[in-house]
Amino acid sequence: MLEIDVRRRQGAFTLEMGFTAGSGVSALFGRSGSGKTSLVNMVAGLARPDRGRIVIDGRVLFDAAAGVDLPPEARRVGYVFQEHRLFPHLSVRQNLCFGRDMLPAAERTVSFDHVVAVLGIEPLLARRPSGLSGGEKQRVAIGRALLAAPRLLLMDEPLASLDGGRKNELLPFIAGLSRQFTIPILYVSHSMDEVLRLADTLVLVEDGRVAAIGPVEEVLSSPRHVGLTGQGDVGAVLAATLLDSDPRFGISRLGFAGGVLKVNLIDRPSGTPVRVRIHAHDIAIGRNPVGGLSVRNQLAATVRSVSAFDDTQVDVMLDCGGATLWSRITGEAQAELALAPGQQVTALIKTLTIARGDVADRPNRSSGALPG
Ligand SMILES: Nc1ncnc2c1ncn2[C@@H]1O[C@H](COP(=O)(O)OP(=O)(O)OP(=O)(O)O)[C@@H](O)[C@H]1O
Repeated sequence: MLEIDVRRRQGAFTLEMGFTAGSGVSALFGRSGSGKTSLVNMVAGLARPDRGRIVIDGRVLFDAAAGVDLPPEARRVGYVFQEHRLFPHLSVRQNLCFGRDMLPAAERTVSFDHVVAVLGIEPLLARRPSGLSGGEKQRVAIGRALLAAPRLLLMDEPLASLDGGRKNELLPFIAGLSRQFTIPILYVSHSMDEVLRLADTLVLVEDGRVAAIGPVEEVLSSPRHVGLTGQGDVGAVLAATLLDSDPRFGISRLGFAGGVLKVNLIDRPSGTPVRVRIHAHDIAIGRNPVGGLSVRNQLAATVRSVSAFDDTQVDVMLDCGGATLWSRITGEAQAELALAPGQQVTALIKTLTIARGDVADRPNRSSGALPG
């Protein structure tokens, strides 16, 4: 477990953050300049907090009051940067072994063959970094960090320099790392798509502070965080499981707390845990179920709250079997429906509005982060 409680002033910017991150992937998400890289640099030992403590699994890396400040190489923290930072004059094999060779033999606990197999880099071992693709270089950089047997892996936008195809190639590798090597990961990202696909816990960073922390579904479904996530509209993120698919109609059925949701076909096996994002402007509300309609999803729900988004639009929070949904309707619709908390309604969602990019594999781990 990573315990952070730090303060640092750099120029006009003050960072003050306290939180605890457990197993799995904790995503640090926030606007440019909000302090994400500064924080991971402090954990890595590359920047010094003015005060506070950083502790991993009970081992104190930094404690200003006690005068503890371990150098980076003694922290047992792996760091994967945006750029791979491989040594150009060394082969892939030599690069992989670089950090590992510095460890006492007893601490070389991560198997070379296992890392090479998981990352699929066996065919690259004899080559030099200059001949590798961007995605291959990043896989080698991740392998090098893992082989140094870190207690925590820091990843600062490791996919930022890659194009869409390479990102998709690497995401599944990263998604599996935390589980396969039982290492907690602190992952800095600008991309909500990455957060949905990788993170167990979301740490929203705003102006040097932790604005929210919790399971991804919870944090993203809260209207208070919409501006911070930069999504532009309210939306819910549901935890669901793929029930089955019907290729004839291009439809998959997802089971979630509120029932069954039909979405665009997902090319995954039945039983796959997924996350699905549903935008508020894609949900209509009926007072009653409606017959003779092309809309495939009609979900029984209870109105929890009704709040003005602006002068003309209204956000309605719905409870659907314990899952939260958001619907944005016009002020005119609200004037007619007069929705109020406690009211039973039907949420209508077109299957086609839930695009492939809105459904991501759900990391199948328990969330391990607690507010600090
Ligand atoms: N060495 C420094 N001296 C003074 N100010 C700094 C220094 N390093 C960073 N800053 C400032 O601290 C703030 C946080 O920077 P940081 O790089 O941590 O943000 P970030 O969230 O990682 O941004 P991005 O997503 O763009 O990488 C910014 O305002 C930045 O200008």
